[in-house]
Amino acid sequence: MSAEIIDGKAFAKQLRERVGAISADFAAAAGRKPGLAVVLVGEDPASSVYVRNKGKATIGANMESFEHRLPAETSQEELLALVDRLNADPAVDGILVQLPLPSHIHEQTVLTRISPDKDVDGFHPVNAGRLATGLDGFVPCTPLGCLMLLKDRIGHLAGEQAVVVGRSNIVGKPMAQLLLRESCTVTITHSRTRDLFEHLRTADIVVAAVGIPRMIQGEWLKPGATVIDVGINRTEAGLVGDVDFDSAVKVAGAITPVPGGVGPMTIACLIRNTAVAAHRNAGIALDRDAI
Ligand SMILES: Nc1nc(=O)c2c([nH]1)NC[C@@H]1CN(c3ccc(C(=O)N[C@@H](CCC(=O)O)C(=O)O)cc3)C=[N+]21
Repeated sequence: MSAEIIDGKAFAKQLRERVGAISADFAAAAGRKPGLAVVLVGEDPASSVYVRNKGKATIGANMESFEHRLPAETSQEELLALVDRLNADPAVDGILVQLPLPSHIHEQTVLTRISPDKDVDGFHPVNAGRLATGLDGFVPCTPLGCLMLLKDRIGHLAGEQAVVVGRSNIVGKPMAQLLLRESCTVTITHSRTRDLFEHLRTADIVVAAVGIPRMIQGEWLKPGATVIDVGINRTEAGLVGDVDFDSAVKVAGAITPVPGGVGPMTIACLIRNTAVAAHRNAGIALDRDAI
């Protein structure tokens, strides 16, 4: 038996098309396109690729893309001043400051400076708090994309046993909050968890976001489990996830590949969040369930 391969790339394309249609309607009503500003500090080659792909997806979805590439020596004050200008710019609905930032810049200070209403990454503590307390806010793009894939595959998530591997503010913690909101029974595990396989053995849903290449073995999984692999690890063997795909595909019921799984969903959710921000900022109603 072999698992169904969840086609995140195809799902993301459909989502980007829906967002593109919504953006076109927005432009007709508001007299301007939704705008996303992406800020990149320094020259990290992997980051440059993401920023370019985000720019392409933005334009492809009838949105305005504002790219700010700053030198690695940019001071924290200069970066904060740019964030202030973007916060005040009415053409900018969403702001993304690409992480990681150079080590002389304090990330949390910068992320907290972004207006929560333009925080399409969902990294501002106000949006993390909204998610944790069940209020409306921006949800981080990667876990939101994972949830969309899970709902598409499983439908009703209530009562499912979900194990999240990883506890980052960007993926693990918000993923656990989203699954809890769907009434899953959620276990958060991480790189220091003892006997991880004991937790995975009963998991209907596994979300792997621990950043360790091919850590999760197929033999640890419950037969038929749905496995979402968030890992993007560049190794000598190429791009691999946090799940050992070859062994997992024999046991899981469904699994996301790397590449072509969660990654494209992250970008699609970013432009989705930007469309939501634009409507909110312009005071135009949007049926959020439509996207
Ligand atoms: N403020 C901020 N927000 C982010 O969302 C953010 C960030 N910083 N810093 C970097 C990470 C990484 N990230 C990815 C997005 C898409 C793919 C993606 O589309 N990956 C393709 C493969 C691309 C390739 O081949 O390298 C795939 O999985 O199919 C990967 C990684 C967003 N990030």
